[in-house]
Amino acid sequence: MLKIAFIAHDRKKEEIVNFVTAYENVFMPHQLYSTGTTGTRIMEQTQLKIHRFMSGPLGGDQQIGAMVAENEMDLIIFLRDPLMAQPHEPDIIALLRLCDVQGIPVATNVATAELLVKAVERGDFAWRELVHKYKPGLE
Ligand SMILES: O=C(CO)COP(=O)(O)O
Repeated sequence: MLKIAFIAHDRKKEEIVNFVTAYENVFMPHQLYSTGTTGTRIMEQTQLKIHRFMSGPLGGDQQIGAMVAENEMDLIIFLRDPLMAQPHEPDIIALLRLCDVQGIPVATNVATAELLVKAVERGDFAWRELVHKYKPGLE
């Protein structure tokens, strides 16, 4: 079971809901996380159970970043709005930086997200189960 996070800015919410709905069966067996509003929107439209953190501007990106820092998150789909400034831009940059620190795959547009989902479907990330299993100091 992988730990997967969904995040989308407001003008990308519809896109992420449609995307996750299309691949609902792929995401179903995994442990899912999201920022507040994104998770609510996805759960309204699907049968998926998602652990929702705070809304992005209130710290949700940072909460997901904390999991990344601990190497706890396996994959992130983060549909950013490239055409609108966000009040919590520093948090967004920090999350993406931590993904690079840990080498965590993060898709910032649907084309990349699609490739990552295919990889999940094929079991390409199955080795990540070992990270969770043998992580020192965490259950
Ligand atoms: O702002 C966000 C990510 O930076 C997303 O937050 P919401 O899912 O709460 O809208």
